[in-house]
Amino acid sequence: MIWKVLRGECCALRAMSTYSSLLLSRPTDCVTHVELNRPEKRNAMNRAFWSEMVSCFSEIAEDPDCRVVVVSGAGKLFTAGIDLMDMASDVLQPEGDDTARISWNIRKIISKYQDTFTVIEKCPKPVIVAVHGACVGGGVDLITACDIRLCTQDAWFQVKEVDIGLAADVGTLQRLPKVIGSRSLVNELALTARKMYADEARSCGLVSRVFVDKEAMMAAALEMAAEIAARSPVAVQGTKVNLVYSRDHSVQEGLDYMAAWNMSMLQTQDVMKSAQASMEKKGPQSITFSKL
Ligand SMILES: CCC/C=C/C=C/C(=O)SCCNC(=O)CCNC(=O)[C@H](O)C(C)(C)COP(=O)(O)OP(=O)(O)OC[C@H]1O[C@@H](n2cnc3c(N)ncnc32)[C@H](O)[C@@H]1OP(=O)(O)O
Repeated sequence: MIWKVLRGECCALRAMSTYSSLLLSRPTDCVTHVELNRPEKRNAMNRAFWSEMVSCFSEIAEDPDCRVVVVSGAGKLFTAGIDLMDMASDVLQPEGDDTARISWNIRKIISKYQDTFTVIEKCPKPVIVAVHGACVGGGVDLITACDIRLCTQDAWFQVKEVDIGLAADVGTLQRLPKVIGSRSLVNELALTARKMYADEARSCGLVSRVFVDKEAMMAAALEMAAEIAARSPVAVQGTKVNLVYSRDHSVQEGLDYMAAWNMSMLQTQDVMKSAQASMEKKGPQSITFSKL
């Protein structure tokens, strides 16, 4: 444990890992901030990024001091997508001495890249993503794996992959249709690679709130994270896991999974603590929940 003074408060912090493409911090108690941190390259997703995201979110999933995650981008914009300079060294030069072996290795690379964003969805802690400026290509794959999306008025989103000669293969085509109600709009965005600006992103449901600038957005993201972090981690993490499960299953399958989940989780002391606080008209902030 190390001690650090943040925003005038003294919080106990576990030492956080160091990454070259990401910057981790703990802005408030139980909230981890993950910042895409190659601003001079517009946070383009280089080889380090693709593997560091997996290590970072695996670490967060296991960290009992983290209950909520906020993801944002450093510098001028959120992300320019895959690092086009770095891509050739990995994606475009697979090993293998015949078609089958080359194909096999490409498949492994694509699966590995898919894991980079699937870890966000598999992490039981809710992930709030805050987008400013551009969110291009891999950026859309990333944000569709997050739980809550916010953006600034100057934000724009682009499913850019067709422009660089490929079908998006790390999540956008699978998750975006589940985020946006209109299949026609998803198809239009993915097939034309046109930019979608903040107001349209709000009206189609890609983001839930739009802010005047990055400062206002980050303040709101951290406030929202603190609201969630104050609540029972058993309830919050169970909610995320079941929302993700239900998205991909029938209503009955979701209900069955929920019943199996809560047959153990309902036995938590958090229910009694929360119910008592509610009866006494106290907010969740007044309750001390055990770490999970
Ligand atoms: C199995 C693979 C799965 C993954 C697939 C993912 C696919 C995708 O992500 S497709 C999308 C690829 N991205 C792009 O096509 C965007 C390219 N960049 C831009 O259009 C602009 O940079 C942008 C509009 C985002 C920002 O413009 P701005 O004027 O603010 O900055 P620039 O002067 O253009 O760039 C500043 C430096 O950043 C470098 N850079 C920007 N984007 C990338 C990138 N995608 N890859 C690598 N490097 C990037 C740019 O070269 C500049 O560097 P320097 O010249 O050294 O200053």
